[in-house]
Amino acid sequence: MKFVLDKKQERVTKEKEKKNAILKVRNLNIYYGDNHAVHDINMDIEEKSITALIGPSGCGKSTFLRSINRMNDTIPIAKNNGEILYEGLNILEDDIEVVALRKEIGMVFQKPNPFPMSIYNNITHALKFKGIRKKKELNQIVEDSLKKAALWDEVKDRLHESALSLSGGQQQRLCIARSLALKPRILLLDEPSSALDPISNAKIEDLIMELSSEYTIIIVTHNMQQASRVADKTAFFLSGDLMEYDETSKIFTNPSNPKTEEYITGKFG
Ligand SMILES: Nc1ncnc2c1ncn2[C@@H]1O[C@H](COP(=O)(O)OP(=O)(O)OP(=O)(O)O)[C@@H](O)[C@H]1O
Repeated sequence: MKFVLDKKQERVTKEKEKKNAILKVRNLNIYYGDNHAVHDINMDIEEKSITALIGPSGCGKSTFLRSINRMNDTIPIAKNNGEILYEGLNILEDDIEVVALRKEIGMVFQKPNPFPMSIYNNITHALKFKGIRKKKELNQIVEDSLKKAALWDEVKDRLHESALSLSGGQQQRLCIARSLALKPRILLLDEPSSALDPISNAKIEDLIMELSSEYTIIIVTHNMQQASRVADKTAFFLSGDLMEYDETSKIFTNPSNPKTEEYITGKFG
């Protein structure tokens, strides 16, 4: 079975520039009460790369993704042990400042969730809490973030209209712009385009590839064509285990684990 690995060629140059591991996951276990949802994960995530997390429903992809910016803290029964080293610092430690962490490690969810306010205010909302109040500076950040999220041209003349007047795909790019305004280093994307039409999906994929020159991106996706098109590395999860983690081309053309092969060829899912 073959997936079209288009756009891979353009990425070869970038591959050569690959940096160090920005995240090192060590013996990570996550539990919801008695349910041991994620089992002893060990993996390194390279800086400025795209990592796809794939696997059947309920295998722990989102649980793992959410642990990277401590979103599981909001679930009282969720507990974990092990380490997620972000540039050497274990972000699972109790004394980590979670709000600051989430600025550096931003997250975008499956369903676009813009605030019910103007496009402009969606971007500036969190910046005001950071003490950025000068109009000129805010304007510049709004423009830069929307440009990076490939949305500026579509909204520059309607910045003060409600974000809810945007299409689903535009709303999702606005949510990405909102994260970018906080100058994150890592973006966690939980099925960011699965609720969108094919054209919006393609725009989000192009955007993800564009952003990976500057940001580290980890994306959960059920869409294997999407993983094969965008990701440098792919991690296959099954029942809470990390079964295989390798270069995306290897995972999709010559996986080492027979279970990976069965999954990507649609024998189960
Ligand atoms: N908030 C929660 N409370 C309790 N259990 C949860 C919670 N979220 C997930 N789980 C459990 O953790 C396990 C892993 O779920 P998770 O959502 O991480 O899988 P997933 O691979 O992301 O699935 P999907 O592809 O369907 O989103 C499942 O057994 C699930 O029931």
